[in-house]
Amino acid sequence: MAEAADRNGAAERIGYITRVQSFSACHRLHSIHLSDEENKKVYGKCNNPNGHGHNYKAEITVRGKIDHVTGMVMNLTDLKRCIEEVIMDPLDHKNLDKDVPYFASVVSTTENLAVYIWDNMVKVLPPNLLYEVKIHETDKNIVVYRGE
Ligand SMILES: Nc1nc2c(c(=O)[nH]1)N=C([C@H](O)[C@H](O)COP(=O)(O)OP(=O)(O)OP(=O)(O)O)CN2
Ligand SMILES: [Zn+2]
Repeated sequence: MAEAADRNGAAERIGYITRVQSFSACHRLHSIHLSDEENKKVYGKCNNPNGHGHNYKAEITVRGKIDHVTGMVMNLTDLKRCIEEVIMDPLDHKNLDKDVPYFASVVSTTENLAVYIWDNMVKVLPPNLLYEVKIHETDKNIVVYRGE
């Protein structure tokens, strides 16, 4: 297999590293673009005005060159700090619809939550490193967003 070489002639290896973070939040599925009746029809029980909660699990994956000197794609301790800033501070133990301004006009589906996390992770990570945001809403419902 052909491998690119770095400036010292060493083979360039690409690695993927993931940090997992759990957080809890409540929400209600409700679109401002739909009538109350349409909202009920589309979202069913998830449109209940009292809302409901999830113990979400986010998996943040970065992809990049394994640095010949440090042996790392990036320091996982730095990734942990980024996750604190982007996920834990604004989202943990929050009402997504009421406490997070982004979701005042964007319905708080797990797809949109993944996009929100992606858009904010790219602002704090080194350029071109973020590969994937995966959110487990429940054990059975999982969403992946790769910035497309
Ligand atoms: N495409 C999406 N569909 C749904 C989303 C979503 O984010 N994207 N979210 C929900 C609700 O938030 C809901 O909490 C999930 O409901 P449900 O599937 O009923 O949840 P469970 O998997 O826990 O239910 P089981 O009864 O255990 O199957 C709905 N749809
Ligand atoms: Zn839900």
